Amino acid sequence: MEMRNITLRFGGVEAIKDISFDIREGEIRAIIGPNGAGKSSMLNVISGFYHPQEGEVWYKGAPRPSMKPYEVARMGVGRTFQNIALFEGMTVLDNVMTGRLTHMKASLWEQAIWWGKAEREEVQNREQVEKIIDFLEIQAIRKTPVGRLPYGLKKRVELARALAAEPSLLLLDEPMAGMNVEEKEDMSRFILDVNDEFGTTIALIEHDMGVVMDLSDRVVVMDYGKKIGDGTPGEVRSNQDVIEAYLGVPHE
Ligand SMILES: Nc1ncnc2c1ncn2[C@@H]1O[C@H](COP(=O)(O)OP(=O)(O)OP(=O)(O)O)[C@@H](O)[C@H]1O
Repeated sequence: MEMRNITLRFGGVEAIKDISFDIREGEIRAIIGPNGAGKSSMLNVISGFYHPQEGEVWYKGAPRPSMKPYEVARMGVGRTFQNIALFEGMTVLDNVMTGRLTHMKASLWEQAIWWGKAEREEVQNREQVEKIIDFLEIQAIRKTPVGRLPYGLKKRVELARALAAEPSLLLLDEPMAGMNVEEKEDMSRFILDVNDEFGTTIALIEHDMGVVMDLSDRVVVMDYGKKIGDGTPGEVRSNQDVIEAYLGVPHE
């Protein structure tokens, strides 16, 4: 995926100013920056929630036309949200099953009489969902209503639901926000494992610098809507603009 000269405005506010960067297949790419830098806006451009006034999003070698978020999802771009967006009254299993919706093709009629394609789809969906539940180690809570889970586990269920759609590019909006150290370590491990095991390309927004540097192959740094750094964690750490604008002091 490639962002080419993206500019996004909200009225008079320029949230993103002429930013270009790419996300390579198979990598973990982080977008970091201080509050209000434009990170969430950028994630929303990638996932089709916002449409930039200028610039193009290239996906799989071609410019992507203006699309609705569900169309972007069907093209294999999955996401999680900063504020957890799960169905609190439903079980973990049912929540993860909703992630399969983009894969359902049987007609309502076929589903209603549980016949042919509908039955085959349901079996396939179940298998995929069970695989992900095992992978993320949430078997023990599969029948628990999500509303009863602690925050860290809810975040993991949200990851499971996004993975259920089998995205080729997964966008994570602050996956570690609000977590304690142990939960952060768990989440980091799962993100690395997902990338490794399923080959999923991952782009994430994160505030916690330590986590990002350990996790990512490459990092984009934003500040006031501009891109001020782009490279490996090592390169970004030693970039003077980044040090001044974001880190404040050298990290070494
Ligand atoms: N829907 C919107 N309407 C108007 N202005 C917006 C909207 N979304 C974002 N902005 C503005 O765009 C700028 C960038 O915001 P954005 O949320 O993308 O930054 P961020 O880096 O994700 O910040 P944070 O880390 O606090 O989530 C801010 O000035 C914000 O007020």
